[in-house]
Amino acid sequence: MTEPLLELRRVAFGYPERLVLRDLDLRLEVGERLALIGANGSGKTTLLHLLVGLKRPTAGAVVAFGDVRETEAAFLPVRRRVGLLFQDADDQLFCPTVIEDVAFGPLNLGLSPAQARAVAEETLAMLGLDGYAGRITHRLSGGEKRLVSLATVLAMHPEVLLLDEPTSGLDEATEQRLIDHLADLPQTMLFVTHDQDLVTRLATRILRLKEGRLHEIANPSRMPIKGLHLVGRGHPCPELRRPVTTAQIRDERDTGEGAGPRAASVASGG
Ligand SMILES: Nc1ncnc2c1ncn2[C@@H]1O[C@H](COP(=O)(O)OP(=O)(O)OP(=O)(O)O)[C@@H](O)[C@H]1O
Repeated sequence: MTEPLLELRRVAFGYPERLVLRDLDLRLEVGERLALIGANGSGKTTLLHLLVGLKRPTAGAVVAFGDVRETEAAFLPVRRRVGLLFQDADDQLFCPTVIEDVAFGPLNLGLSPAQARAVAEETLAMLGLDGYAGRITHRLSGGEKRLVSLATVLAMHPEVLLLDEPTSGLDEATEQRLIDHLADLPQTMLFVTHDQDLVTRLATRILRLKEGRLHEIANPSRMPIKGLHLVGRGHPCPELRRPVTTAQIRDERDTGEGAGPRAASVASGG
């Protein structure tokens, strides 16, 4: 087995009011696209923050690129190699204009202003955001902020992507384009999501965070997963696609059971 890029070893983490993660192990291997799912408040965002040192475990160890990391200084090189898309775009974007936000990372990596601008423009174009360079960041819509936030991460060309709900707030067409784009990226990634379509199309492995621990979800048939939203086109949902016959509806009405008003309106074309 190769050495994982990022690893949590028997990690525990608690806020003053509650223990969120307990005795948790995680290995993110090269080339994986790991989906992290779980109920609201189960600790997914907390786990991502531990991986880049924005929070420190109360027990256990965070290992990045082969080294145990404990101090702020030890995490600095990690943050150059690992891009984190925050759940809240307002945590990611802080410059007056889009181009300044997207060029900020490349500038920090030592590129000249002209080079950083070129990388930023290229990244915006890649995400279908041509013409956004001069836009005022805080006036963008929620979905636009999501995409610009992703541009700020991708412009740094990190080796690993940690994406906290990358498709939240996007319309269906934009969501599908984004998934297509993520599928083409070469980076190892760990993404937190409630989006079934994102998981189905992208994940090479699925972990559910529940009661502070990770549970591997085997999903060889790529069927809908409990707790995820069915959004987007092309999700595998045979139950919804199965035609409902008039006889079936009549039987169900007679017995008072069955598919309910929605199925009836589908069958009648209403
Ligand atoms: N700074 C904080 N202080 C106290 N409690 C916090 C803090 N941040 C998060 N929590 C709590 O820790 C728990 C885990 O939060 P976290 O944001 O990691 O969950 P999540 O799985 O990402 O949730 P969601 O799916 O809703 O985004 C929640 O109960 C949350 O209220």
